[in-house]
Amino acid sequence: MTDTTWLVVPAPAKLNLMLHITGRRADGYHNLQTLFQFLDYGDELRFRIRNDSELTLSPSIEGVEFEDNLIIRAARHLQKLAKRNVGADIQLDKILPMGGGLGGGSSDAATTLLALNQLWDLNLSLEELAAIGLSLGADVPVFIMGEAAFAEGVGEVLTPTPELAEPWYLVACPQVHVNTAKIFSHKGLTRNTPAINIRTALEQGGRNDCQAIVSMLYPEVGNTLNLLNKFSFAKMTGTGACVYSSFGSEAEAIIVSEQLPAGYKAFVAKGVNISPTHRVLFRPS
Ligand SMILES: C[C@](O)(CO)[C@H](O)COP(=O)(O)OP(=O)(O)OC[C@H]1O[C@@H](n2ccc(N)nc2=O)[C@H](O)[C@@H]1O
Ligand SMILES: Nc1ncnc2c1ncn2[C@@H]1O[C@H](COP(=O)(O)OP(=O)(O)OP(=O)(O)O)[C@@H](O)[C@H]1O
Repeated sequence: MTDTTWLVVPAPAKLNLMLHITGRRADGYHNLQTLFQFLDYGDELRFRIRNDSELTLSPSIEGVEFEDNLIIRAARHLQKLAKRNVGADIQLDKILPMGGGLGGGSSDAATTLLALNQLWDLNLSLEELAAIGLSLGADVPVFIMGEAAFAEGVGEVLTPTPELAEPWYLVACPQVHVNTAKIFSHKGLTRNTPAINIRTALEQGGRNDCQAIVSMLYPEVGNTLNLLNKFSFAKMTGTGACVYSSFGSEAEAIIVSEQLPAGYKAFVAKGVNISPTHRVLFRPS
C-alpha cells in the first residue's frame, strides 16, 4: 500500500548580502565570495510517493519544459541512484519571481533532493546531495546544507556564519528577468576584486560586483535601488533583479513598503540563518 499523505516542504529564497567576483576560471565560471542568508519566505513543494516510477509535477511553470524544470532534473538524478523503481507526485506553489536573484529554482531543486532522499529512503548524505545539487546550479549546495554561509569557489565552498544578524528585509522585485549567464559574460563586469577573509566580510560586508552592470542593462533595477535608498541603504541580490534593504523590525519594513508606488512588487521577510527547509525536515518542533 502506498502512503498517500503529502510531505509539505518550503523552498525559501536566499539573499546575497555581498557578492565579490574574484576571478574567472578556465571553464568560464567565476570564482566568487558571497554571504548567503535565507529568507523565511519562498515557494512551497508537496511530495507524495507513487508505487510506480512516474514523476508528475503540477502546476507546470509557464515557459519551462517538464524535463528542464530543476525539480524534475533533481528527481531524475535521485531516480538514477535508487536501486529500485521510485516515483513521486509533486505539487509546486511558486511564489518567488524567476530571474530575481532570490535563487528560487535552485531552492526548488534543493528541497526536491532533500525531500525525495527522505521519502525514497536513499540515505544520501548532505555532502552527496550538495554535490548532485552543484551539477544543477551554483546556488543549490547552500540550500542543501541549510546554514547561512560565506561561500567561495563558484558558491560551493561553504563556511557557516551563524553569527549573522537576522534582520527584517524589504525586497523589491522590478518586473524584469535578468539572465545570469548574460551578466557573467559581460565584458564590463568587475571580475578582479581582491579576495577578503571571512572576518572582514562579516565585519564590513561588501558590495555586489554585478550591481553596476545590471543597473546599466536593466534601468528598472537602478531606479528601484534609487527608490529604496531614499529610505534605507539598498543592495541587489545575486545577478538581480531584486533589491533589498534591511530593518530592525517588521513594522519598519512594512511602513517603507507602504510608501512604494502603487503596483510595485515587493515583500517583507525575516532573514534566517537556518533554512526553513531544514527546520521542517530535520528539526520539527
Ligand atoms: C549569482 C549567484 O546567484 C550568486 O548566488 C550564483 O552564483 C548564480 O547561481 P545559479 O543561478 O545557480 O547559476 P548557474 O545556473 O550555476 O549558472 C548560470 C550561468 O552563470 C554563469 N556563472 C554562474 C555562477 C558562477 N559562479 N560563475 C558564472 O560564470 C555561468 O555562465 C552559468 O552558465
Ligand atoms: N523550478 C524552477 N523554478 C524557477 N526557475 C526554474 C525552475 N526550473 C527551471 N528554472 C529555470 O531557471 C531559471 C532561473 O530561475 P531562478 O528562479 O533560480 O532565478 P534566480 O532567482 O535569478 O536564480 P539565481 O539567484 O540562482 O541566479 C528560470 O528562468 C527558469 O528558466
